[in-house]
Amino acid sequence: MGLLSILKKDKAKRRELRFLFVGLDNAGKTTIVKRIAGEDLSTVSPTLGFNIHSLHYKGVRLNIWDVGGQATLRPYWQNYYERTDALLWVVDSADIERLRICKAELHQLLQEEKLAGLLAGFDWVLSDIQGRIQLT
Ligand SMILES: Nc1nc2c(ncn2[C@@H]2O[C@H](COP(=O)(O)OP(=O)(O)OP(=O)(O)O)[C@@H](O)[C@H]2O)c(=O)[nH]1
Ligand SMILES: [Mg+2]
Repeated sequence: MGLLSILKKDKAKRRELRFLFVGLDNAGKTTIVKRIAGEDLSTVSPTLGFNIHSLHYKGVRLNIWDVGGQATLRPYWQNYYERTDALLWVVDSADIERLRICKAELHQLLQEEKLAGLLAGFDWVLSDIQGRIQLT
């Protein structure tokens, strides 16, 4: 069952859902969100604050929040947790050197009380690159 189906079942009367994309800088968050929104991918650049995309899918208005992942911006992630229905943690599977940092940041995020009971998803990107982490 897809994330949206689970959320729709859980919040049957809701017509509006808020998704939050987080993860380290350069992970591919903006690329994924722009692809979902059908936007041009040639203009992707590091996110210095946040971008919001609103789109309709199967009768639901999806508000997708894409926040910057640079180290200086990570302390601000907590400002986006409230009223979020689903959190998507994006991992660059070719960035093996920063996997430890990625794990530490994810652990810290999962301690957040504001995220208790929230649905979380993971997305591994840059899977087209050689030397990436292999998922079995
Ligand atoms: N080869 C390859 N490159 C990708 C893929 N996804 C994203 N990129 C590239 O990776 C770089 C970073 O992508 P972004 O989408 O800006 O990453 P981000 O997570 O939004 O980064 P911040 O905004 O800094 O947090 C860009 O140059 C993208 O073109 C992918 O699946 N494969
Ligand atoms: Mg970005």
